[in-house]
Amino acid sequence: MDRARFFRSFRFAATGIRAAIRREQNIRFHFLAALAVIVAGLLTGLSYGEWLIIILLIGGMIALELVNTALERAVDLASPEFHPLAGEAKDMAAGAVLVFAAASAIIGLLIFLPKWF
Ligand SMILES: Nc1ncnc2c1ncn2[C@@H]1O[C@H](COP(=O)(O)OP(=O)(O)OP(=O)(O)O)[C@@H](O)[C@H]1O
Repeated sequence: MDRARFFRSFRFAATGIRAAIRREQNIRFHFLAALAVIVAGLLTGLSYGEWLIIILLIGGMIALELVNTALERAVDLASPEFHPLAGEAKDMAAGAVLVFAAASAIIGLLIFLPKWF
């Protein structure tokens, strides 16, 4: 693979992440929540396996929120007018974020609560 092309795609990805952080409050919230979880993990003391799970959940959550934001943008571009399918597409993407967030919260509680109480 062309090396310049490979690094250019990294730059595009970084630009996308920066744009999302600048424009989307939800993404900023996820980064702040991730920071809070990492600090809590450091103060609590997690095992190697627990850190792997936490990193996977944080990465998955932020990645999913980025995909949701991208889908919102694409829907707005394709269907600026009201359309039931456009609404469903956005609602389903938001549902995917909610499912992963709920699962992450439950796993987080299962990891942290036994260490605190
Ligand atoms: N083009 C559309 N056609 C039909 N329904 C829509 C459309 N755009 C948005 N909606 C409905 O409004 C909801 C909120 O849309 P959207 O997430 O774009 O707005 P928002 O709350 O301002 O989001 P954000 O603040 O993240 O930009 C969607 O989940 C969907 O139900």
